[in-house]
Amino acid sequence: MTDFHIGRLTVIGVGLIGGSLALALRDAGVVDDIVGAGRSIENLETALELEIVDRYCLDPVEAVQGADLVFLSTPVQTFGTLAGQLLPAMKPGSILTDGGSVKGDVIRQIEPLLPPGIAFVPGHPIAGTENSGATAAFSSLYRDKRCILTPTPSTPAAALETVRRMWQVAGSEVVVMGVEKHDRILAAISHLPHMIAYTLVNAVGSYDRFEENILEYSAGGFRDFTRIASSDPTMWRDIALTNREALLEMMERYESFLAELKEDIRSGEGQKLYDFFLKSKLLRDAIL
Ligand SMILES: NC(=O)C1=CN([C@@H]2O[C@H](COP(=O)(O)OP(=O)(O)OC[C@H]3O[C@@H](n4cnc5c(N)ncnc54)[C@H](O)[C@@H]3O)[C@@H](O)[C@H]2O)C=CC1
Ligand SMILES: O=C(O)C(=O)Cc1ccc(O)cc1
Repeated sequence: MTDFHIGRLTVIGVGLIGGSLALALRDAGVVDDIVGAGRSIENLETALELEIVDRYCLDPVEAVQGADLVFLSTPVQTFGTLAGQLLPAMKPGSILTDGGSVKGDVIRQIEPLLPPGIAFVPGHPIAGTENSGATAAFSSLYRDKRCILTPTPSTPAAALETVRRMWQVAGSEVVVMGVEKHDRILAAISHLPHMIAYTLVNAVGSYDRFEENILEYSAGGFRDFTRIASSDPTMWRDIALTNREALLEMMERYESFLAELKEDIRSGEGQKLYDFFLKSKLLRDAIL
């Protein structure tokens, strides 16, 4: 049993992230009423059929009426426009929170728009898959995962506590950290790998020396490594552009490692190659 309870939850963007939160909270029995909003009627109809939401509205302003907590889970570049519409319609004392993959830019989009009496708690569940839309949502997505909250000086302590409890009820360990640290860590461990996966698939997929699609020959290694290249292009365009500075810095770091690797291969530095591969193996084995 938990003392945590939400009257009405509104989810803006009922896809993998918003839909999975709705399902997790519904399964935990801590929410009375879930309203969905978005721009695709087809997706919202699916969300209704899958009992992710109790009802939906196409108009986000209508969707937030009477909500105690509003969760934004659309691609991050839409947040400013949506918040500009939603915030004036939210009820006093309610909370806006989000699941966007970038935090600095999102805070810069939303905080200047906050009316008095509405709290904003920036958040990011470190959980996901390469699939999108309501059909991709599942209630256990957040179980035994982490969720990072990046409060700012204007985040009320009580609202931070409510959102912390919400993610705990969904099964996650909540970590609170500064915005800058969040964006740099995520650039390294999530945004860079996605850029590398997209680059690898395009580099190999456009190789046309032979008159056939050589990707058809790919086996486990290529497929494991590039699973995330099947992720939603709109979402990743928005992440790349809104975490640009930290991402470019990590891409440069990666380029310098790749350049050194090329040089060691070119000059036949077997011991250096071995040491490099071994160091990588030990680092990766240690996270499993
Ligand atoms: N996919 C993942 O693994 C993770 C994604 N995130 C973040 O969560 C957010 C949502 O991602 P997903 O759930 O994967 O995406 P999704 O594509 O599954 O769901 C997003 C939903 O938002 C709707 N939408 C798009 N633009 C809209 C607009 N302007 N107005 C209203 N609705 C709109 C779409 O119709 C869709 O149903 C993104 O900000 C992403 O950065 C965070 C952690 C993991
Ligand atoms: O599919 C995967 O393995 C992911 O990396 C999912 C993911 C995507 C974006 C995030 O901000 C957090 C997690």
